[in-house]
Amino acid sequence: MKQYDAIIIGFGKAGKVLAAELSNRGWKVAIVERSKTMYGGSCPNIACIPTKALIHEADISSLFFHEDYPKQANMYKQAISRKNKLTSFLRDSNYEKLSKRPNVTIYTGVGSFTSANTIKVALPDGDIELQGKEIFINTGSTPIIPAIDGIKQSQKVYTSATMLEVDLLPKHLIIVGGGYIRLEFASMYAGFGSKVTILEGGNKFMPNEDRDIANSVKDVMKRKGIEIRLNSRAQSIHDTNDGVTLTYSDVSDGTPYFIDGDAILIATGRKPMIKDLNLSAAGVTVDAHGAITVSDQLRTNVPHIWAMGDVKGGAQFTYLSLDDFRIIRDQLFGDKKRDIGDRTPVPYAVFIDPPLAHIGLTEEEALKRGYSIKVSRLPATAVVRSRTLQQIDGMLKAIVNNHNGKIMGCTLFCVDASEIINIVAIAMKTGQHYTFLRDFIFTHPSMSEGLNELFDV
Ligand SMILES: Cc1cc2nc3c(=O)[nH]c(=O)nc-3n(C[C@H](O)[C@H](O)[C@H](O)COP(=O)(O)OP(=O)(O)OC[C@H]3O[C@@H](n4cnc5c(N)ncnc54)[C@H](O)[C@@H]3O)c2cc1C
Ligand SMILES: NC(=O)c1ccc[n+]([C@@H]2O[C@H](COP(=O)([O-])OP(=O)(O)OC[C@H]3O[C@@H](n4cnc5c(N)ncnc54)[C@H](O)[C@@H]3O)[C@@H](O)[C@H]2O)c1
Repeated sequence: MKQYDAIIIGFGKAGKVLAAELSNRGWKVAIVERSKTMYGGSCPNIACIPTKALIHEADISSLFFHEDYPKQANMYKQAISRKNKLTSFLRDSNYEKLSKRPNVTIYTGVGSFTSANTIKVALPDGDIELQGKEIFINTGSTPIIPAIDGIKQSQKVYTSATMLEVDLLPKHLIIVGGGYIRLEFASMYAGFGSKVTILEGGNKFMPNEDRDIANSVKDVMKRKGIEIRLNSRAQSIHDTNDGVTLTYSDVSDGTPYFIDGDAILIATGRKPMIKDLNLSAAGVTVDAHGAITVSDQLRTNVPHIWAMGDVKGGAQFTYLSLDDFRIIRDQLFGDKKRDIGDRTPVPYAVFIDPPLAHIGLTEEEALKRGYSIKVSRLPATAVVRSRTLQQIDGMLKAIVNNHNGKIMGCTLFCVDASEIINIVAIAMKTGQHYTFLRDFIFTHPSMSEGLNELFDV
């Protein structure tokens, strides 16, 4: 049996950076990845990067083509091909960065525990077993597929990953779900020229956002021709000669409805990917959602086995998987001060058009928690840069604590929001008074300078 200082199961964000770090420190490392199409993990292959590349392509397409399906479909086909080149490039470079290291071995096969220290890898020419002193699980997450009649039989039902492989632009895309993926794919396919209908089970659009923000997003989406149907529970799916029909019922009164489309995207969340790990052989425990239970320092209940990224539950972001790596590095080689508890506030960005980014508390959350707050709002048009970019949709919003002047939250729904939120994040993380951003010298014209006015509360 081959012996390693560390075995990493899953070539995700945390796993690949950890492999490089351990290798730099002279550890003998095995990294196990189930598929040769996934070197580098979800982000560069099926998630963040291909979607953001296509969202950019959709923005360009929407500038040039309107109501001209052949041209839009052609642009989409080319965009998918360019996306494939990009993911292939990133996959290769991710592979090479680790494969060129003499003390790192990449095994391409499904990894599973046979004991707390041994991992079986299913290779094409038979299984092998590896023994590791420390074992790191970084197997990510997988889509949750709801129980809808006919969903498994249909050839027109896609997940976010399989949808990205389709190079024929759907004329009508139906999206079932209520989270980030439905927003990004709706905005993207509408940009390419598809009609998009979103079916959501809940009765509130974007329930975690303040109503003014959610309404602003809804208005922009509606203007782009995206239809949002709330209270809609998908019941059955069946393929037709020229597409697919989805039957759904109105949650409030049970009324059935039918909708015809060319493709259905299922975006109903993702669950930790533990299916093949055989965790019981190692005695590693999971919670009620199937997430590997970890301490704040990311150790599982078995001290030499760690879990990082989506597989341990919680918010699913590449940058949190990266931060999990930092916590483990600190536990192994540092002063052991880092843990999950010290990383708030964590911003997020949803790459719709314009992007939506948020950090900290919303107005509703701050009021619910009994804070005395000042709220400031600014239409995107008030920032002159939005006019030079011809992207005047959206609004900016900030929440400031009345007692100590600290920034409690900020939501930006405007061009460049995904970049500017990081400035607010730095101000919050370093505990700045709101006047720090009110009086900061920003370049001009920029969207960041909008923070001067936004924080003039
Ligand atoms: C469509 C989409 C868009 C997204 N966009 C963003 C975004 O813009 N920004 C952002 O921050 N986050 C985004 N996310 C979330 C982000 O992709 C994930 O949070 C992140 O990739 C998780 O990384 P990870 O390190 O947990 O594992 P992953 O990167 O998922 O890697 C896990 C790896 O383990 C492998 N694996 C699984 N089981 C086994 C096994 N038994 N043996 C061997 N290998 C195994 C898998 O094949 C995979 O390569 C998006 C997600 C999706 C689906
Ligand atoms: N820009 C980004 O950072 C980005 C982009 C895309 C995805 N992601 C990550 O990927 C993860 C998965 O995204 P997602 O959108 O699939 O999940 P999500 O967890 O964000 O949202 C899933 C939604 O589907 C709804 N839902 C569940 N079952 C349903 C059903 N049967 N019918 C209708 N609606 C149903 C849920 O109420 C929820 O609103 C997210 O956790 C997110 O962190 C991040």
